[in-house]
Amino acid sequence: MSAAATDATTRGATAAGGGAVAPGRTVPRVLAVAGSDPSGGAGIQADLKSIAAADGYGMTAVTALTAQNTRGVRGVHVPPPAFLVDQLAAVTDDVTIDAVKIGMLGSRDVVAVVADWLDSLPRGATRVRPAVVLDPVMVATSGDRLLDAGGERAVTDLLGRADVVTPNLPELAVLLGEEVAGDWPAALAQARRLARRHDVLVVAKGGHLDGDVAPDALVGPDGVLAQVDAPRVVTTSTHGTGCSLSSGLATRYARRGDWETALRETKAWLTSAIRAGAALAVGEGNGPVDHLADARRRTPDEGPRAAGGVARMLAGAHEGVGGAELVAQWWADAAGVRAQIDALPFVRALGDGTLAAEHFRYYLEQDALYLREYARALARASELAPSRAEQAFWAGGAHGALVTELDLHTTWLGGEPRDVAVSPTTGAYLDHLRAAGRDYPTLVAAVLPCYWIYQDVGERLAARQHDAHPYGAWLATYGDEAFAAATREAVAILERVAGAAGAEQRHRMAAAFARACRHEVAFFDQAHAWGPPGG
Ligand SMILES: Nc1ncnc2c1ncn2[C@@H]1O[C@H](COP(=O)(O)OP(=O)(O)O)[C@@H](O)[C@H]1O
Ligand SMILES: Cc1ncc(COP(=O)(O)OP(=O)(O)O)c(N)n1
Repeated sequence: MSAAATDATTRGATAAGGGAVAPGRTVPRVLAVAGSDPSGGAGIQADLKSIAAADGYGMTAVTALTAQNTRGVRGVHVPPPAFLVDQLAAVTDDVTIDAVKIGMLGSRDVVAVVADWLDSLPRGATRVRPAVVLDPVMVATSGDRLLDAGGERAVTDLLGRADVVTPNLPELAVLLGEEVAGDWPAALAQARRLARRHDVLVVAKGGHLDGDVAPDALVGPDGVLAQVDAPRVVTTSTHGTGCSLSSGLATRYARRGDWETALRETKAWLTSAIRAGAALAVGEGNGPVDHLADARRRTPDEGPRAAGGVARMLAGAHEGVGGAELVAQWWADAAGVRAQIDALPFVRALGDGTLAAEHFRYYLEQDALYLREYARALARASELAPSRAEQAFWAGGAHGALVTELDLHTTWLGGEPRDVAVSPTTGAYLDHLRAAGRDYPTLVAAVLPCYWIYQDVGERLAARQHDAHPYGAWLATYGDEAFAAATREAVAILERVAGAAGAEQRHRMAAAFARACRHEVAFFDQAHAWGPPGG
């Protein structure tokens, strides 16, 4: 068990004092101890991409080499365990490791090396012990064995050395010596039995079940701590989902210091990566997920050539498609972003009323800075608008931001906002809006997510309001029908403009819209990322 988890309640659903990363660091250093998949969808290749997608620094100690592709495993080679000892020592001697993900181990001897190494990791105050996520890989989806029979028994010895274990349903059954769970309640009951037996947190995964929902749950010895549902994606691109989940979880935990938050964020990201997997067109069997789909969407106009190529291809494919259909597609593409926002500690705490007053103040002060400039972006849209109706609409929006919205902030802040510095997050969002102001279609696409996502997230938050809620009056404003009507009108304008745009212009609009969506996530997260420590 890591030092971070030892401090926590119920064996570490939340670590005391924030993330496991050393103070002042924001990029967790994460080591994957796992096997290699040359086709890039699972194993250490998936781990490195997943860690990168979670904004971590990835490292690997290779336990085994496989010859596999999306259709199955052709061979497994386990190098001498002594060389794994050397790899682990080389990294440990030099680098402070914030989190470890353990995946395919291959043989009993390798399991023993990893057990000894975990036992040798620092305990105590001088160097923080890394968080340990164990994905007890036994059999690939293709049915091929990735751990020998002796290793299957030995891997149980690792359970007590991990903070979190992420077995799929067949692995859960093997670890307990029981039948594979046939439904979700049975899976949860088994996860709880495993958690109890080894005093460890278990992530129960519903990937192997049927139904519209793919549920996961964080389960402790006393039962379910949090359930995280996502729509089940109808796809064959699920190669490496278990590897990707566990390394993403380790990385996000290292940053957040809270397993539930880490699981919620990882699940939201993974669902979106699974959805995007088919478009990669890799292999003819079960293809990989697209770990970096969000990053690809985020940088299509300035990113690497390949990313631009994908975006241009998508924009080309949209030629002949109507504006409403195109905008519906952009909104569907933003589903992952919206789920990410719902999962943010700030949004969850605002919803349940536990948000620290200093985090709320930080958010309001940055939002006040943002609104002044957002009003300028809307005024610019008004200036560029081709019709009187659209000119009036954007001018009205600018007025609403400056008067209605800012008055509300002044009331909550107990006076005019203080003269605080623009945070990097707010600054980046405003830079994007200013850059988009060169032409009307791009600007309309860039300003839209602020309306739409705010209204969408707000709808769910408004439903949490009750009389005794400390932020009840604030939540009530999210239910404002006038704002909902303005959002509908803004979306209708976007649809009209997208409908009239050519392929290149559509590409720029899609990029501006997707980028603004990403800025929305960061904006809702910034009080926790940059703000004062919350209570
Ligand atoms: N078709 C799917 N749609 C959405 N999520 C899925 C799908 N298949 C798997 N997942 C998710 O991927 C992760 C890995 O799940 P699972 O397939 O159960 O494990 P493994 O890859 O280890 O066999 C879990 O978060 C699970 O909910
Ligand atoms: C080298 C290697 N490690 C692990 C796996 C298993 O990957 P996982 O994500 O658990 O699931 P599938 O890819 O089997 O769906 C692997 N195949 N290769």
